[in-house]
Amino acid sequence: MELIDRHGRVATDLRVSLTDRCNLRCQYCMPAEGLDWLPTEDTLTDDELNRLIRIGVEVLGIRDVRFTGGEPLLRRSLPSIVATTKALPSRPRTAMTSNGLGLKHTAGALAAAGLDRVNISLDTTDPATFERITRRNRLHDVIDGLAAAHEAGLRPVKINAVLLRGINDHEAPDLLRWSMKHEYELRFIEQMPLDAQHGWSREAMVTADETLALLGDHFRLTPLDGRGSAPAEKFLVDDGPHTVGIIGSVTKPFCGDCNRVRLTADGQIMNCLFAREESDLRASMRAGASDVQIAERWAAAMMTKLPGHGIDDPTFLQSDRPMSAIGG
Ligand SMILES: Nc1nc2c(ncn2[C@@H]2O[C@H](COP(=O)(O)OP(=O)(O)OP(=O)(O)O)[C@@H](O)[C@H]2O)c(=O)[nH]1
Ligand SMILES: C[S@@+](CC[C@H](N)C(=O)[O-])C[C@H]1O[C@@H](n2cnc3c(N)ncnc32)[C@H](O)[C@@H]1O
Ligand code: SF4
Ligand code: SF4
Repeated sequence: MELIDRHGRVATDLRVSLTDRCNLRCQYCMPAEGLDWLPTEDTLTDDELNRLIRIGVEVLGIRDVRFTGGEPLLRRSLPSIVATTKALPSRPRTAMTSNGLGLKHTAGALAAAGLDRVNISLDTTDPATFERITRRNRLHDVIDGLAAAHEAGLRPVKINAVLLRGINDHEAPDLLRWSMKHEYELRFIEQMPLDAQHGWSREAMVTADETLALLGDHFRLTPLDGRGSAPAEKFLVDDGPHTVGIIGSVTKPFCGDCNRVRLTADGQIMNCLFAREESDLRASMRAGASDVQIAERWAAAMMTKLPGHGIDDPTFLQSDRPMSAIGG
């Protein structure tokens, strides 16, 4: 069985949300007061989560598993979940997308458990700008977490940065210089309409082209081939060896090559980041479904995957779930 959709795309990359909770409050993601977190009884247990990952990998052809959230480091059992995933016979590639808080203390254990690499979100190296964007004074923790990840061999260490007009867009060249100095691979991401407050606007979004122009005043950027199904378009900076990535989710969508599927912390399959329907594997599992029955339900959920995110359609409706509860 494979996770094929009506447009011929096959999902082999599973993004698993370990929790919807977070210890930051990035303005493009969550309101200052946080959100109503999922009730504990609705959240998958470790055994349930491990079972669904195993079905994805062993029955449905998943080859890459990315742990995300919310903030995945808030799930205490993360090293054991990573180890269970990596111990599957096909040894799927494992990665984590995290804000890096506390990674200083866990990077070694995660590498030992079989985590291959990490992507860390960091929009600025200025403490005041960091606090303005995330509403928390924790820049030093992220910087320590990045260094610990690099030291533990969770490489390449990638950085995800969202540029906000008038807040950190002018810092883009400095962030790139800082990332290259530390051997981190920086990618700039276009802001998407996924925030819980529904505050996104096209005018406020710093586009991929604008980001390229901002960087182009300071660096010589040469496009690199071989993007495949990866969201980031890569550019060689000056004469290399460093690169910078631009993830133009809105203005340069990569949906035609999409190989992703998402499992939320409460056991719902979302066939797209912008899906308006979910498929409830937790209910099937708790009702006693077999592995094959669960796999069939999961495969069926792929059939309604839309060809693209449709942000430009006049009928576009933002998902009821915010990014933090989907598994961004
Ligand atoms: N439109 C869209 N954007 C995505 C998707 N997955 C990730 N992104 C965007 O890309 C950003 C970076 O995602 P990551 O979690 O670092 O994953 P990635 O870029 O696929 O990871 P790599 O394999 O390391 O390149 C996210 O913050 C999202 O904004 C997706 O399926 N669709
Ligand atoms: C939702 S977070 C979850 C993992 C972790 N908490 C983190 O921040 O890396 C995953 C990624 O989504 C990005 N993100 C959040 N809201 C976004 C938005 N509205 N548009 C684009 N990217 C967004 C973050 O910058 C981060 O890189
Ligand atoms: S982007 Fe990540 S770190 Fe920031 S609030 Fe959302 S989940 Fe938390
Ligand atoms: S928006 Fe949906 S279809 Fe497009 S790349 Fe993301 S998950 Fe895939």
